Amino acid sequence: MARRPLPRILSNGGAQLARSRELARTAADSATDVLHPLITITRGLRRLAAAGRRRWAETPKEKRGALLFLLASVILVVALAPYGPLLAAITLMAAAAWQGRDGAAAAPEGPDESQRRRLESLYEALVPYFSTAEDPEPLYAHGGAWDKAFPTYAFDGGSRISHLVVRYPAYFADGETEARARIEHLLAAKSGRGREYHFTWDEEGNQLTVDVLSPLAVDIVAQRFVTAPGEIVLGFTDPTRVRRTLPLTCGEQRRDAPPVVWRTGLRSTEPHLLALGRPGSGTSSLLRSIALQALRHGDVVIVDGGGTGEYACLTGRDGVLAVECGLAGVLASLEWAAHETERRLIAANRAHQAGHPPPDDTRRPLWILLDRPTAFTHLAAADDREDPQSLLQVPLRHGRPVNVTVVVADQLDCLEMLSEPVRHHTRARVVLGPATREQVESVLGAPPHTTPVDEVPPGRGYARLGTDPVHRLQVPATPHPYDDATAEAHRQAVLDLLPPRTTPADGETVPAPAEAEPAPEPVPEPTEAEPVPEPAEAEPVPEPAEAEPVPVLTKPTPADR
Ligand SMILES: Nc1ncnc2c1ncn2[C@@H]1O[C@H](COP(=O)(O)OP(=O)(O)OP(=O)(O)O)[C@@H](O)[C@H]1O
Repeated sequence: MARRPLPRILSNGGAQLARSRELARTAADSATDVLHPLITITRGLRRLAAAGRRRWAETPKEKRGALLFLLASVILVVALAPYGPLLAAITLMAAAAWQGRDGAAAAPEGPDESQRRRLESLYEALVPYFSTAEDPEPLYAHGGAWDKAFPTYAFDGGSRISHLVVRYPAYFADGETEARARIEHLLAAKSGRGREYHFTWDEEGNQLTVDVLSPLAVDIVAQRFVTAPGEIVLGFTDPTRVRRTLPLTCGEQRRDAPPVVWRTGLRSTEPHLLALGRPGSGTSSLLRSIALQALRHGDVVIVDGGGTGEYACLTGRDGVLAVECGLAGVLASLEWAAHETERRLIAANRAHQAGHPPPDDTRRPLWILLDRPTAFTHLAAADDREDPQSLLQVPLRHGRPVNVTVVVADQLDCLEMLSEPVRHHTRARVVLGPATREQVESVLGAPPHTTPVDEVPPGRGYARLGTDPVHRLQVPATPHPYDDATAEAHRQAVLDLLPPRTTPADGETVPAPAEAEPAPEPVPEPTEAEPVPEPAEAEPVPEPAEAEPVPVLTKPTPADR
C-alpha cells in the first residue's frame, strides 16, 4: 500500500514549530515588559483589598459604624478638596505599586496545609461551646468557615499555634469563670500541651486572644537586689505584667529583669506572706531568699519544721535572733516574738500619746519566718502542748504598725491545717511547683491568668499581692549552701550574702565557720603600760543615727534562753 505523505507542517515542521514557539515567547516577554507596571499595580490593589478585608473582619461589630463613618468623612473631604480625587488616585496607584512589587510578596499568604488542618480542628472543637440551635447565622457550625472565627493567627517554627484571636458569639457566657476555664482548657490542649498560654478576654469585643508565653528565665541566682528598705524581691516575672526592672548579674552577663516586689512594713497593704507548694517545689529556698534580703535592714527569727537543717547557714549570724527546729525552742521563740510585738505596740502608743516619733527600738524590722509550722502542730498535739501557730496571732494581727512581719511556708496539702489567723492575715500569697488550676485559685483567691503546666522547674509558680493581678513567678535560686548537691557558684552566691557572724558579747567562743571565711583580726589586748584612755565626761556619746536604728530588745532574745 502506497504511503500517504505527511502534511508539510509535520514533515518539515520541526524547525518551523520551534521558530513559532520562540516568536510566541518573545511576544509574551515583550507584552509582560510593557504590561509590567499594570500587573504590579493590579497585584498591589488585590493585596490592599485583602488587607482591608482582614482589617474589617478583625474590627469588632460595634466599632464598625465608627470606622465606616471615618471612611465616609475621608472620602467626602477628598472629593471636595481641589484636585482631591486626582491626588487620591495617584496616591492609591503609588501604594498599590509599592504593595504589588515582587519583594513585598516574599511572605506566603495564609496557612500551609498542616496549619490549616490544625485551625480547622480547633474550630470544630469549639463548635459545641460557641453555638446554639436558635442562632440563625451561627459563627460556629460543623464544616463552617474557620477563617471568620479566627481573624488573626501565627505559628511558631513548626505548625504549633503561637498567637490566635478567636471571635465568639455575644451570647457566650464569657463572664463565668467555669465557661472561660472550659474554653481555655480546650484551646491549650488542642494547641499543644507543655506550653503556657496566656488568655485575654475582650468581653466588649467578643474576642479572645491566646498567646504562648516563653518560659521564665531560670538562671537568676540570689544576689543583692537594688531595692528600698522594706522591699522584698519574691522573684521575677513577665515583662508585660510589670513595668519596673532590676539590674541583675547572671554569670558573666548583666541584664534587667521585671521583679515581683513585695512591700512590707508600716504602709504595706499585705503585711504578711504565705507560700505553699508541693515537697521540693522551692518554698524553703524562697524563705532563705527572703531571710537574706530581710537581714539587710532587720532581725529574723526562723522556725524550721522541715528538720533538714535548711537554715543552718544563718545560725549565729548578725541579726539572726534564733533558728529553731525543736518544739520547746519554737514555742519559746514565738512567745518572745508575741511579747516583743506587744512591747513595741505599747512603746509606740506611749510615744504617739506624748507627741513623739515612735522610739527606735520599735522601728527595726522583725521578721518571723516559719517553714512548715504544721509539723509542730502535730508534735504539740501529741505532746499535749500549745500549738505554736496560736502564738502568731498577735504578730499577725498587730505586727504591721511596729514593723513585725510574718512569713509562713508550708505544703499545699497542709492548707487546711494552717490556723485561721494565718490564713486570714497572710494576704501576700505564693504558690510554687506543679499545682492544678483549682489549687492555685484556692491559695491566691483568683485563677492564674495562664494555664498551669505539669512540669515546672523548682522555684516556679505564681504570686499575688492582695487583690493585685496574679503574676507568674520564678524565685531566684537560693540553695542550701551546705548541701553537697549545690553548685559551687550558687553556694558562693548565698555565702556572699550572709551577714558576718555575731561577735560574742561575753567572751564565749563561737565554733569556726564551716566555709572558709576570713577570721576576724584579733583585737590586741590593752597592756597595763598602755591604758586605754577613758572617754572624758565632757565628750558626749554619739546618739545612733535614725537611719540605722540599733535594736534594743527589752526581753531576752530566744538565743539567750
Ligand atoms: N528558685 C530555684 N531555682 C533553682 N533551684 C531551686 C529553686 N528553688 C529550689 N530549688 C532546688 O530545688 C530543690 C528543693 O528546694 P527546696 O528545699 O527549697 O524545696 P521545698 O519546697 O522546701 O522542699 P522540701 O519541703 O522537700 O524541703 C533544691 O535542690 C533546691 O536547690
